[in-house]
Amino acid sequence: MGPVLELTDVTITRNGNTLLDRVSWSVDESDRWVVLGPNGAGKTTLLQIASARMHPTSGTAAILGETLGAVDVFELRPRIGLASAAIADRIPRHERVDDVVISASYAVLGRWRETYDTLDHDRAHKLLTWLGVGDYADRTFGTLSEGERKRVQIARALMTDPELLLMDEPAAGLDLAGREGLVRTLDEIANDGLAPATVLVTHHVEEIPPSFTHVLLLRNGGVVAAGPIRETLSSASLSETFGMSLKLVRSGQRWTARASR
Ligand SMILES: Nc1ncnc2c1ncn2[C@@H]1O[C@H](COP(=O)(O)OP(=O)(O)OP(=O)(O)O)[C@@H](O)[C@H]1O
Repeated sequence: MGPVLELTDVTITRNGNTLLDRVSWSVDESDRWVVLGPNGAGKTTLLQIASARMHPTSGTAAILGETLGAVDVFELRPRIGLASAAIADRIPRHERVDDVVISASYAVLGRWRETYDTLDHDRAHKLLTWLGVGDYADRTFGTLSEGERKRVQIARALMTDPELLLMDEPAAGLDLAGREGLVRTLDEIANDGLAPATVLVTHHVEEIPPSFTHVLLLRNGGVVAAGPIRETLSSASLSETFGMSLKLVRSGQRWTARASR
């Protein structure tokens, strides 16, 4: 199999704004990518393309070997796991947690009258347990804390056994312990031999799980740098990305950054 995701000169324009500017990017099956960039850099737009929810204005995007524009996106989408605030906002608050996860099989939000078999139920419970929220399966989504909801969303994203897992700021809004717990969980997922190619969007280098392999730095819709983390992520590239002088420090397997003057 070739790359899981292959963007070539992808440009997106909306209302005269360039959201993505000739982005070329290739993600292989064994890759674990972090996409870093400031507010408005185009990160969410990039995930919209990668999840077959938006088409390039120009350029080409191939996802799981299928080219956008020449494939039925409704067949492609179940092969891609996506956890994002936009999806979370659409989850009914009265929905049972296990239904939030299991309904991903039908790519629906809000369980209605679909029927699921025992295997589906077992998988949903296994995923919730793996994500550390197995005890909340019978609760409603609205009663969970922000951190617990993030974990449920990731379980939902994994429900269809996707070939590509996309997560848009999964640690946003979490307290320190919640963030650290989630980073550990994301690291476990990334290390799992059966895990799909993964892309994690974040604003913060502190949220990069140790085993993530590659980084894409995005600013104003354009790629500042992309490649293996150790070669690509530096004080210089991070400063250019965020438009301020930053000092990046690697301690152990984690990263921190702060203004350097
Ligand atoms: N329909 C639209 N028309 C015009 N501009 C848009 C449209 N949709 C998004 N934008 C702009 O495109 C830019 C990129 O948005 P995007 O949500 O991809 O950024 P982001 O990197 O995810 O930002 P954040 O970190 O704040 O979530 C933003 O400046 C946004 O205002």
